[in-house]
This record gives sequence, C-alpha cells and structure tokens, in this order.
Amino acid sequence: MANRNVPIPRRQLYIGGEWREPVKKKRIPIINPATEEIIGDIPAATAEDVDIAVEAARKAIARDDWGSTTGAQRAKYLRAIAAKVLEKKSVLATLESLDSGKTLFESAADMDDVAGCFEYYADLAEALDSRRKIPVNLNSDSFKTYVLREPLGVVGLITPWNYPLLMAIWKVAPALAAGCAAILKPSELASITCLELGEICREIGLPSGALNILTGLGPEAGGPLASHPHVDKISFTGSGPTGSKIMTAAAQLVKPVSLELGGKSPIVVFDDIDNLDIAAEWTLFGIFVNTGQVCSATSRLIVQESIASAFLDRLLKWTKNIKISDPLEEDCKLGPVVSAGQYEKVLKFISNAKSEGATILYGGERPQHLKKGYYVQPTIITDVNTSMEIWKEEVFGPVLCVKTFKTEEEAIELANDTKYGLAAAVMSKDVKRCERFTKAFQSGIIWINCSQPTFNQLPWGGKKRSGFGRDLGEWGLESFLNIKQVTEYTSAEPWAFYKSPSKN
Ligand SMILES: NC(=O)c1ccc[n+]([C@@H]2O[C@H](COP(=O)([O-])OP(=O)(O)OC[C@H]3O[C@@H](n4cnc5c(N)ncnc54)[C@H](O)[C@@H]3O)[C@@H](O)[C@H]2O)c1
Ligand SMILES: NCCCC=O
Ligand code: NA
Repeated sequence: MANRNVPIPRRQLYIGGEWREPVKKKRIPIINPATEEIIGDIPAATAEDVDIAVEAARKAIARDDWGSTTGAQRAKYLRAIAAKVLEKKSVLATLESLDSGKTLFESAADMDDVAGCFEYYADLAEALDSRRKIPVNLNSDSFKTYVLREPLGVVGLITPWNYPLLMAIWKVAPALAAGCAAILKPSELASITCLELGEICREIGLPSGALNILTGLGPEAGGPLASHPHVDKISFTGSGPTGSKIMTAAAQLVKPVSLELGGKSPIVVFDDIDNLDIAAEWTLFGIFVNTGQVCSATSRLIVQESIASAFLDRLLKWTKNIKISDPLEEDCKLGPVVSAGQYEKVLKFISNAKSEGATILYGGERPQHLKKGYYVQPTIITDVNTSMEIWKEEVFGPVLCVKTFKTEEEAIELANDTKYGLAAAVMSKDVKRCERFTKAFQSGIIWINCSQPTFNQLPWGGKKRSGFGRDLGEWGLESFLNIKQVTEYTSAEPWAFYKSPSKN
C-alpha cells in the first residue's frame, strides 16, 4: 500500500501569486471517500474573493511580464510547470487518490497526462507566434488587411471532481498558452491537487495573477465568477443543470461560454468481432474505469442478439476479476465513488432500475468485504427498456445497462436514443459498417473497436445536451483566443464617398 500518511497541505486561496485567506475566513472539510474520514480542509471563496482574483487577473494582462509575452516565453512557463508536476508526481498522485478515491494507478497516469497536456500546449504556444498575425490578400490597391489572434482576456474555468487536476489542466494549459489570465474554480469535492498547482506556479515564478485558484462551493464561488462583468469567458466542465445555470448567468452579459457536460454514451457490439475477450475488456473499461465517473463512459451496452448470451457471460467473468479495494492498494482497479452524495445517488439509480423491472445481473450493492467508504460493486443491468431511468439518465458510477438488437438500423436508433451526445463506440471488424456508424452517431467523440482512449491532440466535447465548444487540441487553444481583423486604407487617393467641401 502506498503511503497514506502523505500530509495534506493546508492552503489558502491562490490569488495574485500569493496565498490569501478567504475574506470570510470560511473553510470546507476534505473527506477521503475510501475511509469517510475528514483529512483536512480547503478555503471557501465567496464573491469578495472572486472580485480580488478578477482584479489580480486584469492587472496581469495589463502588465508586460504577462500581457506582453510571446508564445515562446509562455511556453517556458508551461514546460516548467510540467517538469514540476513530474517531479512531484508521487505525492500529487497520492493526494489525488486520498481526495477523490481514484486508484493510485489512475492518479499517477493522470499526473503524466497533466504534464503531457502542459507540454502539448507549450508546443502550441510556440507555434502561435508565427500564426499571431496572418495577412489576408484582398487583391486590392487600396487596402492592406490582416487577422490577429490575441488572448481573449480574463477567463473563468469551472471544473468537476472526477479527474480533479486533469480536467482543470485541459483548460488552464490552453488558457495560459493563449496568454489569458485565468481564475480556476475546482470542485469543492476534490480540490487538493488544484491548490498544489498554485504552489507549483509560485515555485516556477509564473507572473502573478496569470493563474488564480479559488476553491469553494459552486453557488458561492463559481456563481459570482460566472456572472462577473470583468470575466470575458467561462469555460465549464460539469453537470447539465450547473451548465444551464452558468449559461443563464453568462447570457445576462452576453459572455461566451463553453460547456462540457454529461453523457449516456453507447457502445455497440456486433457479432462479427473476432475476439469476445478483447471486446469484453473494452466494454468493461468503458464503464468501470475511474469507477464509472467519466463523462464519456460508455454506460449503455447495445449488443447483437446472436452473441448477447455469450458476451454477457464473458463480461461477467471479467467483472468478477476486478479488484475492489482501498485505492492506494496495489492492483486496485475499482475504488469508491467520490462522496456520500454520489454513493446514495448511484444506489438509488440501481434500486429504481429494479423497481422499474430491470434485472441486476451482477453487483448492485456495497462489496461485502468493505465496511467503510463509498464503495459500489461494478454493476451490470439487463432487461432494460428505453423508457427506464437507467437507460436515459447519467449515473456517473460503475453501472452498465444492456440492451440487445437484431439489425444495424435498430442499433443506430438505440445508440442515438439519448438526449446526450458526447461519445459513442462501435465494435465490429467490418470497416464499412464502422464508417456508417461514425456518420450516424450523434456525438462529438467516436471510438472504433475501443472505448475511452483520450489524446491531447484531439478535440474533446459533445453535441445535444452534452454541451458545446471543444477542449484539447488546437480547438482548445482557439477557444481562448480573440480573432481581430485589421483593415488599413493604403491609397493616397481620397475615399470620395461624400462631395468634398473644397469643390463647393
Ligand atoms: N464533458 C466532459 O468533458 C466532462 C468531463 C468531466 C465531467 N463531466 C460531467 O461533470 C458532472 C460531474 O461533475 P460535478 O458533479 O463536479 O458537476 P457539477 O456541475 O456539480 O460541478 C461542476 C463545477 O461547477 C461548480 N458549480 C456548482 N454549482 C455552480 C453554480 N451555481 N455556479 C457556478 N459553478 C457551480 C462546482 O462547484 C464544480 O466546480 C457529470 O455530469 C459529468 O458527466 C463532463
Ligand atoms: N479520459 C478523460 C475523460 C474525461 C471526462 O470525464
Ligand atoms: Na474529497
């Protein structure tokens, strides 16, 4: 077992390059979901702190040491942050697991991804210098024109708890690469590693106010950020209902938002797959990785009737083999869900499914060997119909629901039978069929013969009620840039639209 005695740092809000006590001096307890114990606390920002952070951010973009930097200069900061994350990887990963219940293996992988994301946007920041000013040829003797890409300004980044540091970095890295000044508001359920990012920024000498970190409750800290008149954009990842509130607040000021929301993504498995085990493992990974708390989790298995029984049998064998334990234990593959609230919510979804007539084929309860902690067995639910809650609503826990299909048309209809549109997967060795599904799936992310692999280079985001806008890739950077056209009149001749008074 890894060292569970890693001390939990007692931090303040990170504003203007320093640690600052919240104006109202309030704090929120940190709960370890594996033990249900309070292991520390985080500062609780309110509207007063948001005002101070926005002011610090505005000063940063007005100052030369941040506001006049080139992409190459900003890349140096991003690379220094990446190096520090790797240097502190073991402690950061342990803190992430203690705070969120994520297995230590997954937390360590997240820290690699965090560093990789900073490195990736360092490259893009450098490349931005040559794309900052693009001439546009009008074939005109009278006008010279060009287009500038410039930082959008002060941006608010509001993020969830499921990948606490990684989801924040998907926004922080491109925002800093673009030259914006950012205010990050992580989830109150798991903020430790985001606060440690503040310490890293302090250590590497990131210019003050370029990144500010305000922990606190959603309505008290996130709300004032979303409605702040001097915040130029909100980039949000989280639930649909909160996304709606943020959009409503931002709409009052016509403030742009990007929303990465939830999902109920399908995985369609055809009977032509060569290897049931390979398909079974991807199906499991698609729903049980991170204990199912993944926005893109493929939580609806749609399997061809002819192999349904054999496939479910194989899924069960793989599922029974999953080690459920304290997330710091070696080889743990399924930790607790993040909080008491999430635990109750997941169990309620399972009991509602039962009451609506579905069958709990496997799991559905707390594992017998774990008396404390917010643990839920990996759960597979069959006899599901399309009017059931379990088919329609995002559980955000280790719960897979299963339906069978006969024809390709039926599979497509079932796959798209959701208000969400984040991700979708198809498993088949028929290349043409996979192409047909790629076109037919109503979502922003398509996986073929796999589920969940995620790369910094590719756009991340959805359609329908999964939101709009894209994180990651060049699209993630563009979302923090303002496009400015510049038109210069270069002719020595008068414009001659009005009659000149000298000709009267
Ligand atoms: N599409 C994606 O990329 C993606 C990634 C991860 C998670 N998610 C989604 O996130 C959800 C789970 O995360 P969660 O429970 O942290 O979501 P949430 O909406 O409860 O909270 C997200 C963030 O919003 C803040 N917040 C809450 N109320 C607010 C308000 N009134 N004003 C401003 N901010 C407020 C929270 O404090 C937190 O920082 C799931 O629905 C999941 O699918 C989506
Ligand atoms: N693989 C990372 C997925 C992020 C969304 O929850
Ligand atoms: Na926690």
